Amino acid sequence: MKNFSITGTYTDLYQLTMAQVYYLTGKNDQKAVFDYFYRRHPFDGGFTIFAGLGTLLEVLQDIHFTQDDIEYLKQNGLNADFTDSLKDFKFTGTIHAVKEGEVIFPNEPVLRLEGTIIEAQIVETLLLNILNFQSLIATKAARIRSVSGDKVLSDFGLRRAQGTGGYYASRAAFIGGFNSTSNVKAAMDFGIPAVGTMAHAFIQSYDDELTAFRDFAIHRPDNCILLVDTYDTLKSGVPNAIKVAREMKERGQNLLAVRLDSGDLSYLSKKVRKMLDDAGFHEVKITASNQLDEWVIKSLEDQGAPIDIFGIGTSLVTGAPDAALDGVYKLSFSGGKPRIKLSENLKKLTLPDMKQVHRVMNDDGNFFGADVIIKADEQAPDIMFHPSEPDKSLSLKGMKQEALLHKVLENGKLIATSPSLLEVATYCQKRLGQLPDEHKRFYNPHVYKVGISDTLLKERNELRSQYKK
Ligand SMILES: Nc1ncnc2c1ncn2[C@@H]1O[C@H](COP(=O)(O)OP(=O)(O)OP(=O)(O)O)[C@@H](O)[C@H]1O
Ligand SMILES: O=P(O)(O)OC[C@H]1O[C@H](OP(=O)(O)OP(=O)(O)O)[C@H](O)[C@@H]1O
Ligand SMILES: O=C(O)c1cccnc1
Repeated sequence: MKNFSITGTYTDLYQLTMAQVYYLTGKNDQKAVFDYFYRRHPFDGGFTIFAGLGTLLEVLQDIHFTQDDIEYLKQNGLNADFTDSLKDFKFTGTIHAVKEGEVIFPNEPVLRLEGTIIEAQIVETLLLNILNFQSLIATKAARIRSVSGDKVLSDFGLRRAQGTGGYYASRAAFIGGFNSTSNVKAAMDFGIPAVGTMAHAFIQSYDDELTAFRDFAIHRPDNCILLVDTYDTLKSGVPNAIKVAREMKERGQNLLAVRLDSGDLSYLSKKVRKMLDDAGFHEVKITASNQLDEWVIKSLEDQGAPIDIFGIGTSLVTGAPDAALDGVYKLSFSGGKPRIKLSENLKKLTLPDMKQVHRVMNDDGNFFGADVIIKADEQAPDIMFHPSEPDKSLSLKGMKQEALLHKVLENGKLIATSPSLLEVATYCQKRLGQLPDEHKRFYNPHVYKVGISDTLLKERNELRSQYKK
């Protein structure tokens, strides 16, 4: 088995068989435009976080077919002239996207890719794979952050992630508001603070808990966190941790925290806080883990549990209980013409042509609660229409509108340095702060309106009638 890396074969076969036909029928240079959007918020929530753009742009700048890829495709029946042409394959397209970390809503194009039909088709799968997954996890992370105030959130998920997806889950979790990760490779590659406590195995491997704590404290005096629930949290774990904290103090060191990993985390954290405070260790923090998610953390916060640091694994990195974000990539323009995909279901009718998205803003700088999809060359409209119930409209007269799609890649090249992951994460929290609370609640969040301009509505309806004939 070779070390896994993304090359041109990181795609679905049908992209290549379609590309082969474009190639053999002389459509090499035909231009196409695709939109990336999704249809439903994950977790029955009221918002989604756009994540993965930085990863996507890096991959697109490097995408190529190796000699092995080309041989494999040839041996599997693809045309030799076409596969040979892939030797020179590079992504040369142009991308407009919302900023990474942006708060986004269903059915609005949050990325527009312009390129040759061949390259646009070949990169579809990897684009969806990257954006859907990271956006799902960043959204989960943002939900967890939203109930955690300014408490420390650490990603502990790699061991439970769907394979190597855990690597990108850690990146996305940081975007959504996590502070750190136990995943060393992600920490190293993405510049996320790496953190860690200790496992039960470490304590079990000793004949007694106290010696295990002592050895750990001697060799890891900075950031020392002791796991206190292996035998008996209140009778053994915490008293031993306090002994070690005293010994550390004598050496001029500080125990950073204890970790609870089972039992009633509210009851135990209150007892532990009192024991630490009574011993004079007000600064020693309490970490908690064990199948945490936004619901459990919200409940622990409501119970007033004095937990300072939450370690979250499975539910974060798998996006539980939702397995995937339903993001799609739809053709909107090709061969010099706007294109449409019809559907019996008006909601699934695609929007043709090159588009832009405007966010309507309140004077106080917060989101008004509506985005309008317009044609790329259109001015800010005065009115928007419901895309599938066109008798519903909303006046936008005199309201501030902010264009969300910005050019990030031109002819395959970055047009500016990408923001750092910290800048993306900061942007995400800023935008969530501008989103009114009613869209952030977990139960029946208020629906954010996404409308279309009159011009776009007319173009879509004309095209629809044409194709229906
Ligand atoms: N006070 C609390 N309020 C709400 N949820 C809690 C509270 N304390 C713990 N939980 C959550 O309840 C679940 C407890 O799971 P479980 O019954 O497996 O407990 P456990 O302590 O891990 O059991 P075990 O002793 O088998 O390890 C976890 O998801 C945990 O995060
Ligand atoms: O949110 P979660 O999915 O619960 O992820 C974190 C869990 O992973 C570890 O358990 P594990 O039993 O794997 O190892 P341990 O022996 O260190 O507890 C850790 O102790 C947490 O309980
Ligand atoms: O550092 C920890 O405590 C840790 C890391 C990964 C999973 N569970 C716990």
